[in-house]
This record gives sequence, C-alpha cells and structure tokens, in this order.
Amino acid sequence: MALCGWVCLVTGASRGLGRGIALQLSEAGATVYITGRLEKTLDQTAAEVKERGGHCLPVVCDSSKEEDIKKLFERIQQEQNGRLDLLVNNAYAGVQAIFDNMGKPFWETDPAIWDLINNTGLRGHYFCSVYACRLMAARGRGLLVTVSSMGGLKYLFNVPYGVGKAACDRLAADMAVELRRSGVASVSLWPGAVPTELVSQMLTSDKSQALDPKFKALWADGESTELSGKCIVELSKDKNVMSLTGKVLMTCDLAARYGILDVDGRSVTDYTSLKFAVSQVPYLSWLAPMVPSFLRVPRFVLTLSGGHF
Ligand SMILES: NC(=O)c1ccc[n+]([C@@H]2O[C@H](COP(=O)([O-])OP(=O)(O)OC[C@H]3O[C@@H](n4cnc5c(N)ncnc54)[C@H](O)[C@@H]3O)[C@@H](O)[C@H]2O)c1
Repeated sequence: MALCGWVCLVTGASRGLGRGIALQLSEAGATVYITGRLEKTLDQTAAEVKERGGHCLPVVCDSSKEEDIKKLFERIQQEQNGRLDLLVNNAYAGVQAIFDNMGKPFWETDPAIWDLINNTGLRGHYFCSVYACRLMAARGRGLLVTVSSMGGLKYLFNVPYGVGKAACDRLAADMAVELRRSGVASVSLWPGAVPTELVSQMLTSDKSQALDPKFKALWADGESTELSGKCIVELSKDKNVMSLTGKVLMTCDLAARYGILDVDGRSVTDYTSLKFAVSQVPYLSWLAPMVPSFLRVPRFVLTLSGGHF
C-alpha cells in the first residue's frame, strides 16, 4: 500500500492501458480518479478496482472537451482539498482509425484522422496537464506521466500517429523545463507492444491482413495492460524522480531499474537489447539466441536513429 493517501488521475481508463494503470495504482493504495466518455464502461473498471480492494472514482469526461476537463479538476480540487499527486495522460481515441487505415498513405486518408488521433491523445493531454499543474505547483510536488510510444522516435503506422507521439514526448520534456523549480516532475512513458482488448480484437479481424507480421508477433508476445501501471507505481515511490524529469522512459528500462516482472511473472522484453535488434533482422535473426541479453543498443544510437540531422 505504498501509495496510501495519494490522489491520482488516469485519463481514458475504461479499457486498455488506462484500465491496467488504474488497477495497479489502486492496488498500491491510491485513490484513483478515472475518466472516459461512457459511464457504463467506466463503472466496469471501477467494479474491478473494488473487487481487488481498491478505491476509484469514475468521472465521465471527454478529453477533447475543455469544459469537461475544467469540471473534472474543479471536482478534484473540491473533493481532495486541492491535492493531486499524479496525473497519467493516457486517453486515446485513435486505435480503431489506425487499424482501419493501415497501409494507406496520408493523402489517400480522410484528413479528419488527425483530429481523431491528436485531439484526445495530445491536445487533451496538454489541457489536463495545465489544470493538474495548477494544483500540483501550488503544493510544490507532483508527477505527470504522458503515455507515448516508440512512434515518437521514427515513422510508425501513419503520419498523425508519429507526429502526435513525437509531440507527446516534447510536451513532457518542455513542461519539465518550466516545472523544474516547482517540484513537479514530468516524464513520457513508452510502453512496449500491449495486446489490449481493442488490439486483440483487431488482430483476429479481416483488417489484420494489412498488418506487418512483425507487429503481430510483437503484440502476441507483448506486455500486459498492467505492466505500465506497475512501472508508474515504482516511479511514484522513487525519491529521485526529479532526476528523471523531462525524459522518455521505456517500460523495459523501468522494469530493469526497479526489478519489475509482468503480472504473469514474465520478464519484460527489452526493445533496446542487441538480442531484440538482431531478432528483428530477417537474415540475422538466427543469431539472436546466441547474443547475451545484457548487451544493449547505446542511447545515442537510438537518438541518431531518429534521423533528425
Ligand atoms: N496498445 C499498445 O500496444 C500501445 C503501445 C504503446 C503505447 N500505447 C499508447 O497507450 C495509450 C493508450 O492506448 P490503448 O492501446 O490502451 O488504447 P485503447 O483504445 O485501448 O484505450 C484508450 C482509452 O481512452 C479512452 N478514450 C477514448 N477517447 C476518449 C476521450 N475523448 N476522452 C476520454 N477518454 C477517451 C477509451 O475509452 C479507452 O479507455 C495510447 O497513447 C497508445 O498510443 C499503446
């Protein structure tokens, strides 16, 4: 119950990673506000939290609507006396659209996909962060975790997806610059592949034919929806969290840092290990079992692979 007394907010927690994060935070003793657009699905997460002995408060809030966001934070301020310890920017409305348009170039795709992906999954994060930081900065402490992905580094799925993820990483980093003196930390979290309810459904549908088999294999062997939550719990407890502010943190890095296994006892795939890199190259993959797991691709190589210069 390491987070007993903590007040946390997870946006988009009716399914997927948000639900898993809410389950882990409440299991660690926190009071967790969860948001989503539909009362019915939010209540399902709340019931699951309760079943596991936790406490969560479902709030219908559409992250693409500023009025909803304002009301949500007014409610937290009133009910918790201005206390908010952790915001997890997770809500995301783009998964279905990404699968529906897989393989299509951007000029042949309805441009409205930009809004579907980035209104909730980027603009909404900014608005929530503004209101959260008004509470956190006033108390001189807090943590913002913005859920992003490896798509922030280089092209993945489609144009608005990658732009949104790169912007989430930059959002976390730039907020950290302005927050540094306030005692509030801001990080970006890159989960690995997570076979959520929606992803699993897509993988068994006709649409999965347009998907690169490499992605299918990654999801088949992916992280549970609760691993990110386990990482966020440990990060919240870390007394040195300010030393990580502004950074991109991968779940595999956090799992190694804090000695975390997935909920089913599996070790977490290290996407930056040489073993993993070799396994992804068709004519070299046979070498992968022989490469020691501790060898990792240096971070500067990852940075350079973004190809900015
Ligand atoms: N699934 C993966 O493999 C994976 C991997 C890396 C990163 N991520 C990232 O994790 C985040 C969550 O993704 P997911 O796979 O769990 O998605 P998901 O679609 O399964 O869940 C998204 C959640 O957001 C909620 N939501 C949607 N629109 C909303 C709105 N307007 N207002 C409030 N809530 C809203 C949904 O109800 C749902 O609870 C995304 O940023 C995604 O890119 C996912």
